[in-house]
Amino acid sequence: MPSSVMLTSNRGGDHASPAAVSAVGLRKSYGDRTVLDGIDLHIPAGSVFALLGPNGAGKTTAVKILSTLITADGGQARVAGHDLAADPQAVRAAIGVTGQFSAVDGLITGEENMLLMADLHHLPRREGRRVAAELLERFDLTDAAKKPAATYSGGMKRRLDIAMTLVGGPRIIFLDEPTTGLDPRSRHSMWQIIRELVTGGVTVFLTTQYLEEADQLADRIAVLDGGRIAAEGSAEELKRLVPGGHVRLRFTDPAAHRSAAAALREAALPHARPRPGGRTPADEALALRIPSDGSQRELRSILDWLDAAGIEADELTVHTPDLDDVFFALTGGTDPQPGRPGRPEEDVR
Ligand SMILES: Nc1ncnc2c1ncn2[C@@H]1O[C@H](COP(=O)(O)OP(=O)(O)OP(=O)(O)O)[C@@H](O)[C@H]1O
Repeated sequence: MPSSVMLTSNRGGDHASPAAVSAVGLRKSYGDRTVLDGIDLHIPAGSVFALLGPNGAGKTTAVKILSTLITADGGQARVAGHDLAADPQAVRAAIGVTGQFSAVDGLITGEENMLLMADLHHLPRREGRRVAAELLERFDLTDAAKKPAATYSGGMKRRLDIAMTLVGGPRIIFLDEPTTGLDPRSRHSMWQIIRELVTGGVTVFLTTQYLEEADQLADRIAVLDGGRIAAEGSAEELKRLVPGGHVRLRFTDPAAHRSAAAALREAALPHARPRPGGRTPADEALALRIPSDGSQRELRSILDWLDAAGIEADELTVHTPDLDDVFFALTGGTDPQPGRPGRPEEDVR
């Protein structure tokens, strides 16, 4: 695997289209710890870009630099057509930021939070009320508008946070781990909100540890590791970078499983083993896997071989590599944090 891989994509990866965010050689250190060691980015307007990386990889640092909250030690960046160093005010006027450093004030109501934001953007009073009501409605917060934000659920707070960000009509939105800690229903509703933002022409820069989130939403994904971008491309392109495709055979009869495993060993084909640190569910104990690229030709030859060896599995499924495989391969096998898994219901291999 090359140390850095840049792939091109037809979807959202065209360098000829105007860039919402572009950066060359961004660097940032804290003391002698280099957090960003020369990051290049090109994010076309109207696309969703996901910055993926393990804990402490520098995702939030990148967002803070690009949203002018902190300055880089080196490199250049343009956001919404404005130079970050020369014109940070213009950058601030064009962007919205939500995430780990939420702007929601829990002591006041959702509506008051929105009106405060409208004041900050110098909207006339009537216009501010109109925009606040419209956004509260759009984010399904009208019923809770008069309640203190501290009483909101995690999903409601995130929705309010995004609604507040939209008061100023930003063209680019930075979402730092937008769904961390949300239950599956709230996560899906946040994904829908993000998709609608993009349909409305907004560019979304999101950081996430959820591989499925990047897979679902992003036109392009960059994997940050060791201060550098280890690979960049569409989800499909990244998946093609790593081995992991296989045909999985599952048996219900332990004797059939044993004889199939013996036949596979004789044929020098590796059989199923749990991923390091992984579980082995009951049905996995009677499963075998055969490396395969999933092509018709390979499948035919595997089926021919199974017939010839007299192996009859109860179930045969074809697996292509997923973003988990990419993440593990590119980030030095760093396990996602417990409780923040990529795809918890996925097949454990
Ligand atoms: N103000 C600071 N002073 C010193 N070190 C810092 C500061 N901010 C961040 N760091 C360090 O920089 C590294 C990157 O932090 P950052 O928050 O950007 O990572 P991250 O990829 O967003 O991680 P996470 O997924 O855990 O939020 C970490 O080692 C962190 O401890």
